[in-house]
Amino acid sequence: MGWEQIEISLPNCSALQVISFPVVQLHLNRTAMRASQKDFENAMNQVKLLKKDPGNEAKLKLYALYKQATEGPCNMPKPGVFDLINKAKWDAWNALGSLPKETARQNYVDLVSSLSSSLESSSQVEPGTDRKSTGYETLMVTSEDGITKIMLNRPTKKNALNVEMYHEIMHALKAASKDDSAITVLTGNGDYYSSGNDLTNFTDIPPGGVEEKAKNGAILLREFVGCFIDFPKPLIAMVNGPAVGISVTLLGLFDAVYASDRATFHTPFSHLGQSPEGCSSYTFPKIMSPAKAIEMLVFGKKLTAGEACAQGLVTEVFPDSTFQKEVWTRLKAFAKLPPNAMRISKGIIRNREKETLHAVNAEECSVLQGRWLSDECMNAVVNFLSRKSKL
Ligand SMILES: CCCCC/C=C/C(=O)SCCNC(=O)CCNC(=O)[C@H](O)C(C)(C)COP(=O)(O)OP(=O)(O)OC[C@H]1O[C@@H](n2cnc3c(N)ncnc32)[C@H](O)[C@@H]1OP(=O)(O)O
Repeated sequence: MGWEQIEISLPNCSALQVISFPVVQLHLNRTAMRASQKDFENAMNQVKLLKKDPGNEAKLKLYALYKQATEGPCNMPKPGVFDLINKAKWDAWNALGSLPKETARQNYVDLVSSLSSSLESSSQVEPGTDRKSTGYETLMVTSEDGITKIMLNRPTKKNALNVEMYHEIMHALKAASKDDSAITVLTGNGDYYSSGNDLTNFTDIPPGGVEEKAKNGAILLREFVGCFIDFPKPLIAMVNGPAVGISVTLLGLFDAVYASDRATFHTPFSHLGQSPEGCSSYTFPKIMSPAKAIEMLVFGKKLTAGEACAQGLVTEVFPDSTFQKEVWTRLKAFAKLPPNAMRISKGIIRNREKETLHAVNAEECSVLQGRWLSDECMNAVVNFLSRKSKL
């Protein structure tokens, strides 16, 4: 195994610094959803062939996934604050938590594949068309074997949804609804599925002040949730780890939810001075009974994957060690079914609820707009951002 030197520059560093990636020569099998050791080694080789620098963020992700895939969870002492390069590498690796080696290997292969296509295609991209399926900042989107996979890709922030990610998910869903895949899958990269709304979204106040901020947030949220309500093909969540806030509430709009036994489901809206969204005020009482929905959505009770399955929010739970393998095998079989039949059957089951769901969505967004201006909400956000509180 040789070593390829890839340069990385960090803010506040006067000179380019260097991170090394191990590289071997082999061939990439892109059709496998589950990366073999051979795929992994091929991907390492492909890194060497990238025509353009993928940027520091991508290189740190590659480094972290490589270390996780080969050595497991971060086992190095934390570098000092002035050792910026090694601290950045350590942070990226450590953020992967207890992500299984096999998942890290798969994510590494996916990342290299997405970098290869995006860097190769960037020279052919027409001006203004910078949101091609391969050119996302916060997602990894791949399409093969009849399955479009949308992977939330901010693992160092626990896949918190920033404004960019809301827009990119909407774009990816709209593209997936028109592509030739039979089913669409949403999952998370790293140890979390998603920690929900990025609370720093609240910090960027426009000239119109907090009222304008709240109004824009409600417009964005309504459009975002609307894309899930209207999605025409089978939409499947692969909940690979803990899920918080809007990433949980949206599950009521998915057609199947497969969860790792590491996943948890937490909607701490009252703790945050907020109120339910994602149509959960309507879907959760129907799925699990009003009392169970109130335990989650009002009292913030966190469910294990087993509990969420018993209450109907999750379709099936898998041991984390076999989660990826078992679910992808199943999804590949689903994707071979006649796509038009699946789309039509989903429509029959879902369409009569659509109008109600859009009305619920509008009401939830309007209530939340008011909540975001409340002292209860502002205090909760300030406490999180000033590191005084966490869930
Ligand atoms: C416009 C549409 C609005 C839609 C309305 C949606 C509502 C919701 O989704 S409500 C739920 C909001 N989410 C939260 O309140 C979660 C806040 N996060 C946490 O409590 C914790 O980060 C944690 C329990 C999710 C994970 O804790 P831990 O394992 O200790 O990891 P860290 O806290 O160190 O997280 C690593 C890194 O990621 C940042 N981060 C994680 N989640 C969020 C988030 N939701 N918003 C912003 N930032 C988040 C965290 O700050 C750390 O960053 P660094 O310190 O820079 O490393």
